[in-house]
Amino acid sequence: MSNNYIQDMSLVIKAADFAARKHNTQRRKDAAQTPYVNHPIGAAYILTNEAKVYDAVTLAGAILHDTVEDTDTSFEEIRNEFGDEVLSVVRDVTDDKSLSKEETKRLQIVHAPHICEKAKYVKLADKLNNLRDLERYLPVGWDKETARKYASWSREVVSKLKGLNETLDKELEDVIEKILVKYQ
Ligand SMILES: Nc1nc2c(ncn2[C@@H]2O[C@H](COP(=O)(O)OP(=O)(O)O)[C@@H](OP(=O)(O)OP(=O)(O)O)[C@H]2O)c(=O)[nH]1
Repeated sequence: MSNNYIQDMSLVIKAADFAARKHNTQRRKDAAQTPYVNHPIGAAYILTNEAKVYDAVTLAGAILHDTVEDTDTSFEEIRNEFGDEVLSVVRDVTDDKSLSKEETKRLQIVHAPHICEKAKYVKLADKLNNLRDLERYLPVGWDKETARKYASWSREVVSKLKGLNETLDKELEDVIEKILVKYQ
Protein backbone atom coordinates (compact mmCIF):
# COMPACT_ATOMS: atom_id res chain seq x y z
CA MET A 1 0.00 0.00 0.00
CA SER A 2 1.33 3.44 -0.87
CA ASN A 3 1.69 6.14 1.76
CA ASN A 4 -0.75 8.36 -0.14
CA TYR A 5 -3.39 5.64 -0.11
CA ILE A 6 -2.97 5.13 3.64
CA GLN A 7 -3.16 8.88 4.28
CA ASP A 8 -6.28 9.31 2.12
CA MET A 9 -8.10 6.35 3.67
CA SER A 10 -7.21 7.52 7.15
CA LEU A 11 -8.50 11.04 6.48
CA VAL A 12 -11.85 9.81 5.15
CA ILE A 13 -12.41 7.27 7.94
CA LYS A 14 -11.41 9.83 10.56
CA ALA A 15 -13.97 12.23 9.08
CA ALA A 16 -16.68 9.54 9.27
CA ASP A 17 -15.83 8.81 12.91
CA PHE A 18 -15.81 12.55 13.75
CA ALA A 19 -19.12 13.27 11.98
CA ALA A 20 -20.83 10.25 13.55
CA ARG A 21 -19.86 11.43 17.04
CA LYS A 22 -20.73 15.09 16.40
CA HIS A 23 -24.15 14.34 14.89
CA ASN A 24 -24.97 11.51 17.33
CA THR A 25 -28.02 13.16 18.91
CA GLN A 26 -29.47 14.46 15.64
CA ARG A 27 -32.07 12.82 13.44
CA ARG A 28 -33.38 13.38 9.91
CA LYS A 29 -36.91 14.67 9.52
CA ASP A 30 -38.41 11.34 8.44
CA ALA A 31 -40.94 9.21 10.32
CA ALA A 32 -38.24 6.68 11.27
CA GLN A 33 -35.98 9.46 12.65
CA THR A 34 -33.00 8.17 10.71
CA PRO A 35 -29.62 9.20 12.24
CA TYR A 36 -28.58 12.57 10.78
CA VAL A 37 -25.13 11.27 9.84
CA ASN A 38 -26.75 9.17 7.10
CA HIS A 39 -27.06 12.44 5.15
CA PRO A 40 -23.35 13.48 4.99
CA ILE A 41 -22.30 9.87 4.45
CA GLY A 42 -24.91 9.59 1.68
CA ALA A 43 -23.54 12.77 0.08
CA ALA A 44 -20.00 11.34 0.11
CA TYR A 45 -21.28 8.08 -1.40
CA ILE A 46 -22.95 10.02 -4.24
CA LEU A 47 -19.51 11.48 -4.99
CA THR A 48 -17.71 8.13 -5.23
CA ASN A 49 -20.52 6.04 -6.66
CA GLU A 50 -22.04 8.44 -9.18
CA ALA A 51 -19.76 11.43 -9.73
CA LYS A 52 -16.66 9.21 -9.65
CA VAL A 53 -14.91 11.67 -7.35
CA TYR A 54 -12.26 9.93 -5.22
CA ASP A 55 -10.29 12.90 -3.89
CA ALA A 56 -9.92 12.39 -0.13
CA VAL A 57 -10.19 16.08 0.80
CA THR A 58 -13.46 16.38 -1.13
CA LEU A 59 -14.85 13.20 0.46
CA ALA A 60 -13.83 14.28 3.96
CA GLY A 61 -15.37 17.70 3.24
CA ALA A 62 -18.64 16.01 2.20
CA ILE A 63 -18.71 13.90 5.37
CA LEU A 64 -17.96 16.93 7.57
CA HIS A 65 -20.08 19.45 5.66
CA ASP A 66 -22.73 19.98 8.35
CA THR A 67 -20.57 19.64 11.47
CA VAL A 68 -19.87 23.35 11.97
CA GLU A 69 -23.32 24.46 10.78
CA ASP A 70 -25.32 22.01 12.87
CA THR A 71 -23.18 20.88 15.87
CA ASP A 72 -20.83 22.49 18.42
CA THR A 73 -17.85 21.98 16.07
CA SER A 74 -15.71 25.08 15.36
CA PHE A 75 -13.68 25.87 12.24
CA GLU A 76 -10.60 25.78 14.48
CA GLU A 77 -11.39 22.19 15.44
CA ILE A 78 -11.74 21.22 11.77
CA ARG A 79 -8.38 22.83 11.01
CA ASN A 80 -6.67 21.10 13.95
CA GLU A 81 -8.10 17.67 13.17
CA PHE A 82 -8.17 17.72 9.34
CA GLY A 83 -5.92 20.55 8.11
CA ASP A 84 -6.35 23.67 5.99
CA GLU A 85 -7.55 22.03 2.78
CA VAL A 86 -10.51 20.29 4.44
CA LEU A 87 -11.19 23.46 6.40
CA SER A 88 -11.52 25.46 3.13
CA VAL A 89 -14.11 23.02 1.81
CA VAL A 90 -16.14 22.98 5.04
CA ARG A 91 -15.94 26.77 5.33
CA ASP A 92 -17.21 27.23 1.76
CA VAL A 93 -20.32 25.10 2.38
CA THR A 94 -21.19 26.35 5.87
CA ASP A 95 -24.11 28.77 6.15
CA ASP A 96 -23.99 31.64 8.63
CA LYS A 97 -26.83 30.60 10.91
CA SER A 98 -26.88 34.01 12.63
CA LEU A 99 -28.56 35.39 9.49
CA SER A 100 -32.24 34.96 8.66
CA LYS A 101 -33.29 31.82 6.78
CA GLU A 102 -34.17 33.96 3.73
CA GLU A 103 -30.79 35.71 3.73
CA THR A 104 -28.97 32.39 4.19
CA LYS A 105 -30.80 30.93 1.21
CA ARG A 106 -30.14 34.04 -0.91
CA LEU A 107 -26.45 33.93 -0.06
CA GLN A 108 -26.13 30.27 -1.09
CA ILE A 109 -27.17 31.36 -4.61
CA VAL A 110 -24.82 34.38 -4.60
CA HIS A 111 -21.82 32.48 -3.20
CA ALA A 112 -22.17 29.26 -5.23
CA PRO A 113 -20.09 30.38 -8.26
CA HIS A 114 -17.27 31.61 -6.03
CA ILE A 115 -16.64 28.62 -3.75
CA CYS A 116 -13.68 26.30 -4.42
CA GLU A 117 -14.17 23.40 -6.84
CA LYS A 118 -14.09 20.75 -4.11
CA ALA A 119 -16.79 22.63 -2.23
CA LYS A 120 -18.85 22.80 -5.44
CA TYR A 121 -18.84 19.00 -5.61
CA VAL A 122 -19.87 18.80 -1.96
CA LYS A 123 -22.67 21.30 -2.50
CA LEU A 124 -24.01 19.35 -5.50
CA ALA A 125 -23.94 16.03 -3.62
CA ASP A 126 -25.50 17.63 -0.52
CA LYS A 127 -28.39 18.98 -2.55
CA LEU A 128 -28.85 15.73 -4.49
CA ASN A 129 -29.00 13.69 -1.27
CA ASN A 130 -31.53 16.08 0.33
CA LEU A 131 -33.63 16.24 -2.84
CA ARG A 132 -33.73 12.46 -3.17
CA ASP A 133 -34.97 12.24 0.41
CA LEU A 134 -37.55 14.91 -0.37
CA GLU A 135 -38.74 12.98 -3.40
CA ARG A 136 -39.21 9.87 -1.21
CA TYR A 137 -41.08 11.57 1.67
CA LEU A 138 -42.25 14.95 2.98
CA PRO A 139 -40.04 15.84 5.98
CA VAL A 140 -41.92 16.17 9.28
CA GLY A 141 -43.49 19.63 9.47
CA TRP A 142 -43.30 20.31 5.74
CA ASP A 143 -46.22 20.75 3.36
CA LYS A 144 -46.22 20.47 -0.42
CA GLU A 145 -45.46 24.15 -0.85
CA THR A 146 -42.38 23.91 1.40
CA ALA A 147 -41.20 21.00 -0.74
CA ARG A 148 -41.76 22.89 -4.01
CA LYS A 149 -39.98 25.97 -2.63
CA TYR A 150 -37.00 23.88 -1.46
CA ALA A 151 -36.78 22.26 -4.92
CA SER A 152 -37.01 25.59 -6.77
CA TRP A 153 -34.43 27.21 -4.53
CA SER A 154 -32.12 24.20 -4.92
CA ARG A 155 -32.49 24.50 -8.69
CA GLU A 156 -31.27 28.10 -8.48
CA VAL A 157 -28.26 27.11 -6.34
CA VAL A 158 -27.22 24.19 -8.55
CA SER A 159 -27.73 26.24 -11.74
CA LYS A 160 -24.68 28.24 -10.60
CA LEU A 161 -22.64 25.02 -10.42
CA LYS A 162 -23.60 23.51 -13.79
CA GLY A 163 -20.95 21.95 -16.03
CA LEU A 164 -18.74 20.44 -13.35
CA ASN A 165 -20.18 16.94 -13.56
CA GLU A 166 -22.64 15.70 -16.18
CA THR A 167 -24.05 12.89 -14.02
CA LEU A 168 -24.76 15.14 -11.05
CA ASP A 169 -26.31 17.80 -13.32
CA LYS A 170 -28.66 15.24 -14.86
CA GLU A 171 -29.60 13.54 -11.58
CA LEU A 172 -30.34 16.91 -9.98
CA GLU A 173 -32.47 18.02 -12.92
CA ASP A 174 -34.43 14.74 -12.84
CA VAL A 175 -35.11 14.70 -9.10
CA ILE A 176 -36.17 18.37 -9.03
CA GLU A 177 -38.62 17.70 -11.86
CA LYS A 178 -40.03 14.66 -10.00
CA ILE A 179 -40.50 16.69 -6.79
CA LEU A 180 -42.30 19.51 -8.61
CA VAL A 181 -44.67 16.97 -10.21
CA LYS A 182 -45.18 14.89 -7.02
CA TYR A 183 -45.95 17.86 -4.75
CA GLN A 184 -47.97 20.08 -7.16
N1 LIG B 1 -35.17 16.49 2.48
C1 LIG B 1 -34.86 16.39 3.78
N2 LIG B 1 -34.17 17.40 4.39
C2 LIG B 1 -33.87 17.26 5.70
C3 LIG B 1 -34.26 16.12 6.43
N3 LIG B 1 -33.82 16.25 7.71
C4 LIG B 1 -33.17 17.40 7.77
N4 LIG B 1 -33.20 18.05 6.57
C5 LIG B 1 -32.59 19.35 6.36
O1 LIG B 1 -33.61 20.34 6.33
C6 LIG B 1 -33.06 21.54 5.75
C7 LIG B 1 -34.12 22.25 4.99
O2 LIG B 1 -35.13 22.60 5.88
P1 LIG B 1 -35.39 24.08 6.30
O3 LIG B 1 -36.72 24.11 6.92
O4 LIG B 1 -35.13 25.00 5.14
O5 LIG B 1 -34.23 24.35 7.35
P2 LIG B 1 -34.17 24.02 8.92
O6 LIG B 1 -35.36 23.19 9.28
O7 LIG B 1 -32.85 23.29 9.11
O8 LIG B 1 -34.15 25.37 9.55
C8 LIG B 1 -31.94 21.09 4.86
O9 LIG B 1 -30.78 21.63 5.37
P3 LIG B 1 -30.37 23.14 5.07
O10 LIG B 1 -29.01 23.28 5.64
O11 LIG B 1 -31.41 24.11 5.50
O12 LIG B 1 -30.35 23.23 3.51
P4 LIG B 1 -29.20 22.71 2.58
O13 LIG B 1 -28.26 23.84 2.45
O14 LIG B 1 -28.60 21.53 3.30
O15 LIG B 1 -29.88 22.34 1.32
C9 LIG B 1 -31.89 19.55 5.07
O16 LIG B 1 -30.57 19.09 5.20
C10 LIG B 1 -34.98 15.10 5.78
O17 LIG B 1 -35.36 14.08 6.34
N5 LIG B 1 -35.25 15.27 4.45
